[in-house]
Amino acid sequence: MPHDQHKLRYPFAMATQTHAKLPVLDFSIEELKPGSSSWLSARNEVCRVLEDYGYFVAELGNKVPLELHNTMFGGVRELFNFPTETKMKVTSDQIKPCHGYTPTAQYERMLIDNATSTEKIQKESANSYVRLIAELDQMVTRMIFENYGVEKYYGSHMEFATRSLVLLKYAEPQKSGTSKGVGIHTDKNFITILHQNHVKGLEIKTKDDDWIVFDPSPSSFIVLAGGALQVWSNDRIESCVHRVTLTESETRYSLGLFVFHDEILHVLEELVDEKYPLKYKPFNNFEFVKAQVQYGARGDLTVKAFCGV
Ligand SMILES: O=C(O)CCC(=O)C(=O)O
Ligand SMILES: [Fe+2]
Repeated sequence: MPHDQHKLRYPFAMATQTHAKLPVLDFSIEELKPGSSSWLSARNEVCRVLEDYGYFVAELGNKVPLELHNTMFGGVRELFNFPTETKMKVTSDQIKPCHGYTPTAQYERMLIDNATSTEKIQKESANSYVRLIAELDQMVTRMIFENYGVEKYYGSHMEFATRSLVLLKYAEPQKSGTSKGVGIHTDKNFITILHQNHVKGLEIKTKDDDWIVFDPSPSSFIVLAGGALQVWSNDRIESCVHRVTLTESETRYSLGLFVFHDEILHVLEELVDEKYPLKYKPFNNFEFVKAQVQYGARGDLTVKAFCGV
């Protein structure tokens, strides 16, 4: 790989008009190991873009073999082709609200605790796929902890990270009768990592109130900050506002990981100072999800409204 491709690309030089506005960080390099010089510059960049934008595109390059991408998206297509009664067997549990199969008029959604229960996706592919995204989550989270000088808490924090695989199918608007997919919201978890097929739809709200369309590619993942990360960082990083709008005449599939924090989060005293006085009471991630469900059609429940001091 030529040397210039080893650098973090920001903004992505080859990007299209819409994509040019999305910060793209290069996670494809093999030497991106804790302590290396590429790690240290990536670490700064990750936190800078998360603070400035609340999201970024992670380019994984050859770390996502096209075959793995195709197996996953092919498997997801087959999974959604099962009869509704079968899909309904993927159930939600009381502790982790919104998990299981939850179809709406606009889309079908499955949130699965354990990726191996997706019978139709080859088990091995699903495992290596989830491992790949989980590694990206670990890298990004470790970089965040190191950047704010609280790496001593990284290990114990990760013990309580729970990752759910999300699978989404949006029918083409001509069939469903609507171009509206998931409405405007922020994610309630710590970090979301999404990967999608070639059909556009994900729109990210910028701090200037513009909407940018994510232009997908098989090797690019989008990393979004959720409400739990906003609380953890005491507002240094704000959760990313996004929605899905369908404009293409094809079925859209989106996959990814929602990383939740399964323990009460307290803002670390190291992250409270004059510039960032304590902003949040202790936070329970799954209670926040439940509160959003109860809030329902009133819109997006913010962490400020849920547990702001
Ligand atoms: O379909 C997508 O890519 C995004 C879905 C989403 O934002 C969500 O499920 O929270
Ligand atoms: Fe979302």
